[in-house]
Amino acid sequence: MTESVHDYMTRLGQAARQASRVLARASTAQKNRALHAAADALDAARTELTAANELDLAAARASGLEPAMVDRLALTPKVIDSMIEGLRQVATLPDPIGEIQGMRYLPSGIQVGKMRVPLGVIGIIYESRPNVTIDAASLCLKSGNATILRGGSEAIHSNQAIARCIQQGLAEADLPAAAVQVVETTDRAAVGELITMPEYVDVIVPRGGKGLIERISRDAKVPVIKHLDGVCHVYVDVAADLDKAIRVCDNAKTQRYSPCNAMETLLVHQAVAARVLPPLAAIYRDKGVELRGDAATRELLGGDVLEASEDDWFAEYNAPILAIRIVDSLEAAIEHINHYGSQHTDSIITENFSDARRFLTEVDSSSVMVNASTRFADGFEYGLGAEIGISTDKLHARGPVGLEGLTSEKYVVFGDGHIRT
Ligand SMILES: NC(=O)C1=CN([C@@H]2O[C@H](COP(=O)(O)OP(=O)(O)OC[C@H]3O[C@@H](n4cnc5c(N)ncnc54)[C@H](OP(=O)(O)O)[C@@H]3O)[C@@H](O)[C@H]2O)C=CC1
Ligand SMILES: N[C@@H](CCC(=O)OP(=O)(O)O)C(=O)O
Repeated sequence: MTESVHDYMTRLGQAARQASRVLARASTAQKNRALHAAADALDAARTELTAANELDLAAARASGLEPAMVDRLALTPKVIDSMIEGLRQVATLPDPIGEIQGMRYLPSGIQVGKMRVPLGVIGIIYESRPNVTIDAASLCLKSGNATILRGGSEAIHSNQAIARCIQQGLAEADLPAAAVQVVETTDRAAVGELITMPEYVDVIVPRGGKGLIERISRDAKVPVIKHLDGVCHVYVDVAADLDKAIRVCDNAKTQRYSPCNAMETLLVHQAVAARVLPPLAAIYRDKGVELRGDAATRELLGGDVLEASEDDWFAEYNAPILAIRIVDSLEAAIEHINHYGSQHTDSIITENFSDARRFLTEVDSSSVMVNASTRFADGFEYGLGAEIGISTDKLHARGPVGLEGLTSEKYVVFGDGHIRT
């Protein structure tokens, strides 16, 4: 790159701002055409996508990236299929833009309602998982937003190959190329620029861990919707159905280890611990999950359970490791979650209505669940069609963010020469 990172990002920002105006007035049919054409382009570019991904995978393995992270990086035929399907699926979702709701006559004679509109330009910073490039691009496009995508540096070649397919889709629908731009440098200075251009960028969506969020919170001059880490809990209550507890706790930990909605800490009421923990531990041991527990858990489960430190209660492992704590009450479980958790997703297993209600009311997380696996915290599973990620912020959007979370509303007023008196 010959120009400075500052000049490069300014150029991207200016182009995105201009493209956002075209996208905001693009028809639903035009946006859907772009999505289907991008899906066709991905289908036709499988060899090129795999070759680009091989470059990323080889570099990742050579640098000693953890297997779970390499797994996330891989563009297998199945992942490519799901990206194609994802694009086509977003095309089938209702277009939220332009919908006017609540239109009513007021005593003055004017009509007032609210129209759904795009946010404008959205900057997204996310992990080295190339399929997120498609999720983010498709949702932003359908919601009429221009987007600047800064994926993880390990995925740079894959993301650029995907970007070329998106560009083909945009061109076929006669939409501007700058509607979706993938940052072509891995220099983190580009992130610094992206988050300090309020004249060109309306919102930043950071998906990542603590280091990223610390930087964004410190430096951003653009509004942020944080998609933070998931220190998710399942609490097995005194009134739990133990079959349900075992099913849910197994799924929440082992269905997939890396997602932010996987359980990291299991809390168990002391009255049921002796009945639920041994069969659960057998399942975890069988699947190779490392267990770390408090003293009571270690006494109950035996020697291979490592001693959990204070850091373990705060940990997001994204790996086959589970922290376990035995608590003496529902209050203690709620207190633990609110203290050590990350306000992402937490679940209680109970047949007691009052305990469930207290848990839902008092646990301060973006999703609170009863008798369900934390792995359900997902836009698709919640019926949003797809998701950009899971917001751990409280303002604008909380929990899985779909199309509507990428929009805003403005008042529309109809008069017929009305004047205020
Ligand atoms: N809530 C949600 O929806 C989701 C949350 N996550 C969370 O993401 C984390 C896992 O992903 P991981 O890849 O480790 O996340 P990281 O935070 O390490 O990286 C995510 C992105 O942020 C960039 N980044 C990280 N630190 C900085 C910094 N200081 N300055 C500028 N850019 C930075 C990375 O760039 P670079 O490549 O240069 O390192 C990458 O593009 C987990 O905590 C997981 O829970 C993941 C997915 C969804
Ligand atoms: N909501 C998504 C998880 C999103 C997520 O955490 O992604 P990642 O951490 O990159 O695996 C799902 O349930 O599959």
